[in-house]
Amino acid sequence: MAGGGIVEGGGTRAHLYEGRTTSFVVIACIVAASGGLIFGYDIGISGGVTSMDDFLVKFFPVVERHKNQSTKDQDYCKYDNQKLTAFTSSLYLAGLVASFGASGVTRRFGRRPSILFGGFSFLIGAALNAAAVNLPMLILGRIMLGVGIGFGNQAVPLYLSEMAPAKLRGGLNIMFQFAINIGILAANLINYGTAKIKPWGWRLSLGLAAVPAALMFVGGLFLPETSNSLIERGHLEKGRALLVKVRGTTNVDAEFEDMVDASKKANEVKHPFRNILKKRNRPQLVMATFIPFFQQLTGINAIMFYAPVLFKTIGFGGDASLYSAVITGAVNALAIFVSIFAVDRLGRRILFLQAGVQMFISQAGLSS
Ligand SMILES: OC[C@H]1O[C@](O)(CO)[C@@H](O)[C@@H]1O
Repeated sequence: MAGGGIVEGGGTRAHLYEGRTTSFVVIACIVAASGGLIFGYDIGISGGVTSMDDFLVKFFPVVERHKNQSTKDQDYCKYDNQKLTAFTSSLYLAGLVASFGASGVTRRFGRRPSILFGGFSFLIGAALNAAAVNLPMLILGRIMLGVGIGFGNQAVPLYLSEMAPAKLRGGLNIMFQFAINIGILAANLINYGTAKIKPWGWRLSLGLAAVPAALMFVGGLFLPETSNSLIERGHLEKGRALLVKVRGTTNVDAEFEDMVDASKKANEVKHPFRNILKKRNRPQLVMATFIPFFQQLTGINAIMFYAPVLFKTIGFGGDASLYSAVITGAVNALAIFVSIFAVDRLGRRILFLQAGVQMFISQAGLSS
């Protein structure tokens, strides 16, 4: 993970921090929102597109034949096709590989280059997908989107945390997840509409990813680097001057000193990966790796990726499967409102435990 010059909730002098919500903070939120939107959109769009016959006829005729010939009892596995799976999962694989490179770029060159590169890669991916005439073009587009996700997901939440005034940091950070969920829902709704535009509705679905991508890229052009990143890379004066601008006050001493301290501490760690494996850092290591790991391992993305296909496989019609996916997306988007309002009142732990119990019960219910 890039960065290290940030002290969550503010540093030791947090009570002395001053500043208002300047236009920089607002633009940072817009870019963060577009980064989340496009991630969510790319997660939510492929399942619906895959369930459209026009799309299957063009790129996966074998699947289309199999699907339309299959009788009710042969419904199961009618989408079983490695190339089709490659179309969906190439995005996540590319994202995984890109995130390794993205962390180095974000740390060494700053958050802004990663945001710009991510936005650019998203734009290329969306264009390739919308214009695809063959499978390689389609998969290359998904790979470019995945690279965008690798860079965007690395840099955008970090950028948002560093730009946000300490008091708004928690709330603004949730904005990113909020935008992801809205992106998923938007994709489900758009698929529901474009499925009726024959035979090129799928091109519209895939091409509309360019809207948040352009917002992220153009927004990124107007964004400054973060003070934390400048300080971390030794540009103390520039970092201070920027903090004055971003916070809209000249009284930034307390926050600046905290950033310098945090960055010194971060730079003193010579072998971060060796260090994180030491026994005293075990709780942090376990939390930082296992929480997201198990959150992903619940299989949430199998639902998000394949919801329309799953519903179709169990016998729903084309329309019904697409609007069932809209319901899944809407529940997912509504749930984030609950966390936004509850997170500061009830605390992180309660929500975390409640979510675990709820998921356990649902999964036990589903499998029985
Ligand atoms: O809201 C669900 C979505 O949120 C994420 O877990 C990211 O935090 C995605 O992997 C998933 O699709």
